[in-house]
Amino acid sequence: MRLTVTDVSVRYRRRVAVDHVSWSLGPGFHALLGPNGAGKSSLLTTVATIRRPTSGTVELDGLRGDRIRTRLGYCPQENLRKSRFTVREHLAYMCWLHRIPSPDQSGEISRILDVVDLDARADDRVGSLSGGMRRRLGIGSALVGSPNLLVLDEPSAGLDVAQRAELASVLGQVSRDAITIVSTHIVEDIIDIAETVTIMDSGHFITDESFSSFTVSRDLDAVRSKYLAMVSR
Ligand SMILES: Nc1ncnc2c1ncn2[C@@H]1O[C@H](COP(=O)(O)OP(=O)(O)OP(=O)(O)O)[C@@H](O)[C@H]1O
Repeated sequence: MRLTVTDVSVRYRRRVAVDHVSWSLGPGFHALLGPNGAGKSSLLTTVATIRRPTSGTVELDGLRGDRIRTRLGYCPQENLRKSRFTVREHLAYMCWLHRIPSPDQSGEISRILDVVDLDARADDRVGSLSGGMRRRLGIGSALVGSPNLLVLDEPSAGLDVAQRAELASVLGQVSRDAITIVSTHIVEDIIDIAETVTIMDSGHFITDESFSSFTVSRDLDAVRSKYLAMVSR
């Protein structure tokens, strides 16, 4: 299983958000770190086939565009909209989108409710959940059908400290079997679990060969200062 991003650029009129980026990722937890406006969401929406790149290609095991979608789970940066669906109905809808056969749906819904710890709210309307709960439901929605490629854009936004730790544990497990890409600008959220850390700034990947040794050392202060030094160059 491999995601191959080749020479991708994303432009909005004259603004270049992603500038000739290439990436090759296998299963595991991959963090995309960068300050506001670095281009993370522009790149991730392109990987998630929501946006066509201005140039370049995105392939999952040689598949492109629509054919990637059947194997994709995506949690956008924007929180789930409030709706009159119950949590269970929302997940049933996601199962339907993923073409999970009816007899298997209730098992899949129970699994997701357990993973994102929303069992107790399963029959409540999405509109009645707190922002953090809706965020967890959005993450759970991305996990429906156990996708090969999981793209989560700032999933920890709006979660409290305990929920962020829980999210890290969930993503640590999920990423054993899926290419899991998580964007954030918070080093603490990813330092314990990331197998690769890619830093983005002004549309570019910032490469520094010594950075990998920092991630392996899990020395939070060292990684944080290195990150700040890199993006402020
Ligand atoms: N729809 C759009 N139209 C025009 N410019 C855009 C659009 N979306 C993003 N941009 C610009 O592209 C650049 C990258 O934005 P992007 O949202 O991809 O960054 P980001 O790293 O995800 O930022 P954040 O952490 O704040 O979400 C920014 O300069 C932004 O203003």
